[in-house]
Amino acid sequence: MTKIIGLKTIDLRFPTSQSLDGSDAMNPDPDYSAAYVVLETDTPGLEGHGLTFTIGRGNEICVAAIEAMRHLVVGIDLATVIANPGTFWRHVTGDSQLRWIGPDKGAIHLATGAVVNAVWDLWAKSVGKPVWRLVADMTPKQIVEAIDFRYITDCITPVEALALLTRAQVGKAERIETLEAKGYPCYTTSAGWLGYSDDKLRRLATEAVEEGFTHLKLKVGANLEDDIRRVTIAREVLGPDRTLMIDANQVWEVEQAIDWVREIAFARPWFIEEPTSPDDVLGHARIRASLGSASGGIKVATGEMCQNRILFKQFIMGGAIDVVQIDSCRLGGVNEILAVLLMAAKYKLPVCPHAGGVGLCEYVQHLSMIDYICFSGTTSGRVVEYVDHLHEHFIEPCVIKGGAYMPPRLPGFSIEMKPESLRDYAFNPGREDQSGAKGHTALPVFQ
Ligand SMILES: C[C@H](O)[C@@H](O)[C@@H](O)[C@H](O)C(=O)O
Ligand SMILES: [Mg+2]
Repeated sequence: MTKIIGLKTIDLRFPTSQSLDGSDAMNPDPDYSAAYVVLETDTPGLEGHGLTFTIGRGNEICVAAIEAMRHLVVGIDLATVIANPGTFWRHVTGDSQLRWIGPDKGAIHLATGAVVNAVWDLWAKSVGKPVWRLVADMTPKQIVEAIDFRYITDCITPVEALALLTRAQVGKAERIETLEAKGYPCYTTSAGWLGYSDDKLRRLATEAVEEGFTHLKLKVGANLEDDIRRVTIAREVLGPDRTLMIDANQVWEVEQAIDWVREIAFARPWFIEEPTSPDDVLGHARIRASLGSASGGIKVATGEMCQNRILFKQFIMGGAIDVVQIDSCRLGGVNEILAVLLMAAKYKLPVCPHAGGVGLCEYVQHLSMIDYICFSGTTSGRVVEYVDHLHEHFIEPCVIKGGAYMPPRLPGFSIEMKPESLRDYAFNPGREDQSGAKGHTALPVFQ
């Protein structure tokens, strides 16, 4: 049986800031980057690939954190992981010295996302299935065994989880058929980056509607006048019946968020995403209450920077959010994501994953399909993010048809990049477009 015998890392950087792709009110010039990991095995031709996403400077810290986890995976038999996936996750997150620089947060947890997902990629490839299908074919008991319930048993216990997942089995075969035929609905953010001109916004939004998208997300939060103009354009292009979402990327104070969103409420956004600090559970609860989210008002969404299942537990049980936005590698990989899907299913909250970046679309399509097949049982009120950047670097790029992700076919997690991309975008500080030399330009607040 297969043994993991080596770990390789690559610091990958794509110069997306040159075209302001990915720009928002907090992040004006992201260079989409990935700390990439390859797990080598003693089975010829079999490797596990994974990555964690960053926006440039600091990617090297995630690479170093992955390297620091080497002793936790090299030497392990894949059969041991497959037999005890939850125990494996506790093992990789439980090294007490490494845990000190988390726990379950920061660069070490981003690294965990890359490594754990690489192991799932390896597992799925070893059985010849895409990850979504691997999990879809698991029994409820096997799914429960993949989850580390530490710190969430006051939300849901393994016994309750087993009952929930067993109930959710009803109609599973039909759901797989529906997915194969129609895919999983998605929305686009490609038109809505903050650095794009009004003309570009109008053109890309029009194209998105023509391609069949019914949901579009727009970046807001830097300047109110600009926002009023931009949401007006977006609403015009969308017409009265399509859905608009807005995303402030954490720039506001709590009261400011409430006031600002009220000023642009005329465009009828479905939700406001990341209105304030991603750690501020009470703040989100206050915004949610003030916007009347529970009674037909604007909903509150967050999660792309929600660092672990324990913080998600606060948001979910504390009535602080309406929409759960998991991120495939901000959380500690598939195992921890399953824990969040479970809590969201118990509280009947929709999960609408964060994607875009580099590789996040490729990852999250699997996760929403797993959610639909095994947890929530529905796609109603749920859309996965889609962003049209950098897919050409992947061996199996995601496929969108009529505003939906089509199920991946190849074995693995769809995250393996082409060898030439791994070669051409490896970080070289001497290369001008990758050097990040422009640096952080904002003035310190005390000036
Ligand atoms: C810097 C990034 O592009 C973010 O703007 C992006 O992840 C965003 O928050 C999103 O929701 O897609
Ligand atoms: Mg966002």
